[in-house]
Amino acid sequence: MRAAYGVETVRTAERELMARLPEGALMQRAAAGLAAVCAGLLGRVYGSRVVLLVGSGDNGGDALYAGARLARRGAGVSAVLLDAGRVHAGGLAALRAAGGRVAGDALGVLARAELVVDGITGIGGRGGLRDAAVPLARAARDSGAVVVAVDLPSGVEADSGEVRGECVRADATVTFGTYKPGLLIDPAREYVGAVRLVELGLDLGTAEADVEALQHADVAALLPVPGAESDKYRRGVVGVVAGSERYPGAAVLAVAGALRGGAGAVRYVGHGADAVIARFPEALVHAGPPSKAGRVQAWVVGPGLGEDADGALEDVLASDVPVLVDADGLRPLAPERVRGRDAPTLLTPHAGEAAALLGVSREEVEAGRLVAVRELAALYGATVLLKGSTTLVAPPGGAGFAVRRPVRVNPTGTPWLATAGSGDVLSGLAGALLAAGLGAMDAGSVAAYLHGLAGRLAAGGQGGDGVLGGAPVGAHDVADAVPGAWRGVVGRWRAAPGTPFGTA
Ligand SMILES: NC(=O)C1=CN([C@@H]2O[C@H](COP(=O)(O)OP(=O)(O)OC[C@H]3O[C@@H](n4cnc5c(N)ncnc54)[C@H](O)[C@@H]3O)[C@@H](O)[C@H]2O)[C@@H](O)CC1
Ligand SMILES: Nc1ncnc2c1ncn2[C@@H]1O[C@H](COP(=O)(O)OP(=O)(O)O)[C@@H](O)[C@H]1O
Ligand SMILES: [K+]
Repeated sequence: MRAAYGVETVRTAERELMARLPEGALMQRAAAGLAAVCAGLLGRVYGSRVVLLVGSGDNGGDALYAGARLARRGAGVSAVLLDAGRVHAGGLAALRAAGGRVAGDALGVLARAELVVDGITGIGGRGGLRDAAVPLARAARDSGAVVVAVDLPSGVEADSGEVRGECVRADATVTFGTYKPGLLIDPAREYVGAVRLVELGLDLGTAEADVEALQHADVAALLPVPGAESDKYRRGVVGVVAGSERYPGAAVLAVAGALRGGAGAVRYVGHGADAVIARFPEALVHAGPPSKAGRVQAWVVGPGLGEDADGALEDVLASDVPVLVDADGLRPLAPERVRGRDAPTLLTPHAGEAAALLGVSREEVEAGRLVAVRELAALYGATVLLKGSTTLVAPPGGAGFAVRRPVRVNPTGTPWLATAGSGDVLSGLAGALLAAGLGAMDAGSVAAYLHGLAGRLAAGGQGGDGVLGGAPVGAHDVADAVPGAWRGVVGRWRAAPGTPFGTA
């Protein structure tokens, strides 16, 4: 699990560590790590042209000490000081002693730079860049130089991933001690580039992370694997209430997600039965209502239901099993109805649906995704999965949930997933995991992880985010790629107990 901590937690841990170390030791650790990454990116340090953008705080200090290390290795290092009257004195002295200099013509040196170190603001920055810094950030971007952000790209909000104005766009970010939420969540994540963590030795042992991201090993440990005693009921039966005469395809895609997500059986209820059976003869179809369809271990309700979602929604919410509500099921959803349930509820809105539920604009949700998902989880007392780039999953909040548990951010995915119906596949997938017995947080975040990987696999290409060289996909391609994503996560073929070596 990759954990990210908010600014207050980081500052407390830094203070505790600094009290035990000689003065300045922590900044030297940070600067050494930063210089090493810069040297790696430059390839040849000797003779290279490096420009430091130096703000008035310790972030600028890191940049200056790292610049001094590069200057000692023969780089030509120029520092652009945002405020010559307020600069880290020790850092500036170290740079000068190593042969670095303060630039007179900021835009001139930036135009010739091979590498720019962004030390304008780190965790002390508030709001977008101030006016004086804006032309420098633009010049850095336009120079064609590699831009390395110190701790965070200056101008992003460390705690939330918001970008409230102009901001440095980095090719790489060297962050210190721990990840910060803003490095993992859009829109800020777009500005971060590749992230390298330099360990400082912070003790975050008892602190609660603000945000966490699953990794392959976490997902592999959570994926349900059938054993010798498994039967279709123990693996989990998912009920899917989706599709309508107008949108039968949503039914097919949600059922596809559920089957690929490992459901032992899928009970489908709705107007898309013919389409479902034509594509998936293994599905069990019922005319409804859902409560008469037979026992299920979890319900998925909403994709493509159209206008007449209310009756089926109420029927499903009255059940005593986990319920995932998506799409058209979200529209008529009253917070009290969800808060009154004993079994878990997982809501999966996209930004537009989340905005409608919160009574704000879509833009507001997209600009402040972390705040929005926490607010929804508090309003409904439910687990909420907010779709989009960097999908977030928040644990239930509000009254009765005193402990603030971390929000999960999905690290997989690709913008190629922004295609009609891919959310329906996600619903089915998460529903299957709920039916298999995963809690709502795990079901939502594991489903988002597999769905994102499946999107990348389906799109192909070489880019880490599946965009570079990838190609458009349809939602059914994403569903078909889920087994490949699953195998990729589990990593290796697991022999059934008692299987002789050499047989498969
Ligand atoms: N505290 C520690 O022990 C360590 C801190 N380190 C570095 O110190 C940084 C934090 O340093 P500070 O607390 O001094 O804060 P910063 O250096 O991040 O920023 C504070 C300064 O930036 C200015 N500023 C704030 N918002 C701005 C904006 N929107 N546009 C332009 N300027 C703005 C403020 O006037 C202030 O002078 C970390 O991000 C990290 O880089 C590292 O050296 C590791 C150790
Ligand atoms: N820019 C993006 N980057 C990554 N994933 C995205 C992006 N936009 C949308 N997605 C993903 O694509 C899926 C779209 O779901 P949704 O909006 O519900 O569409 P639909 O209702 O057509 O199925 C979600 O899983 C979402 O996280
Ligand atoms: K910075």
